[in-house]
Amino acid sequence: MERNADAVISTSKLCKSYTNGEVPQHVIKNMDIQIYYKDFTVFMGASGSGKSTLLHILSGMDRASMGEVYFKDTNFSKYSEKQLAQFRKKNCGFVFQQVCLIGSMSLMDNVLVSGLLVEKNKKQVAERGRKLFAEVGLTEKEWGKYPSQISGGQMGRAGIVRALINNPEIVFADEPTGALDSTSGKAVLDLLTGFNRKGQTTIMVTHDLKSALRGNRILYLRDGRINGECSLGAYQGENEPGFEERKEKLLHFLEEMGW
Ligand SMILES: Nc1ncnc2c1ncn2[C@@H]1O[C@H](COP(=O)(O)OP(=O)(O)OP(=O)(O)O)[C@@H](O)[C@H]1O
Repeated sequence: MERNADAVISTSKLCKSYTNGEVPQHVIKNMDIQIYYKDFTVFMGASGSGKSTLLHILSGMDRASMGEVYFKDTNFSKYSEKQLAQFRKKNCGFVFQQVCLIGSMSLMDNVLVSGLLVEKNKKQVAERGRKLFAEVGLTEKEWGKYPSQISGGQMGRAGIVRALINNPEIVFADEPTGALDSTSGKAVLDLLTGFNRKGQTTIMVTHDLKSALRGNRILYLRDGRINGECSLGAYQGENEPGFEERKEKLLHFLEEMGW
């Protein structure tokens, strides 16, 4: 396959089917897509259109049924489970709707567990963890607490630290604000936007317009195919000039897509 040098991930004739009983369900159909370095790519689409399935395949959490998935020049679609796990640990950070921290460990220890999967030097991982906690606005007093002692918003922030601890090439976020109130959701989006501005390639699945507005490239899925694409440019903030036009453009695109 001819690879686009600007693409950090690319797929060729990607297919994913599930067999529920006798009948196979084709969830991703012959998809060729590129995800570009430093982009904030957003997948939107109706429920069941294949967004999460696609995210899982691009991040090596799930396997394609057919076709190829490349990370830079490496085709990882044929990796063994062990190789895939290694690939994920090293290159992918995950932000989920439910953060799912280990209840018997402090926030910092939760982050260390992820960090030490890749980097053996505990001092270095802890140092990076402290820096990231500071960047997401959690103090030492807060990151010393157990998950049951913190708010949902703080949990969301800790989830971002955990996603970034291994300095991943790509952050994958699946409905990251889905379990949060609007203030905490905005804080998580601000963090994702901030890290993306500093060069963090980000891919997010969302149903939410406010979240989607953070992306610079919106891909709309329908029935396992990319039905359309909208380019928005970099997000500047909702009080900045151009925000209303950005919103109008996205709404118009989504209307065309039948959202
Ligand atoms: N592990 C699985 N086994 C069988 N079918 C599955 C599995 N995972 C997903 N599906 C089916 O694949 C289709 C696409 O699911 P997927 O979760 O990717 O959609 P989605 O666009 O992310 O939906 P939503 O917005 O509701 O989360 C759905 O019909 C779903 O039921």
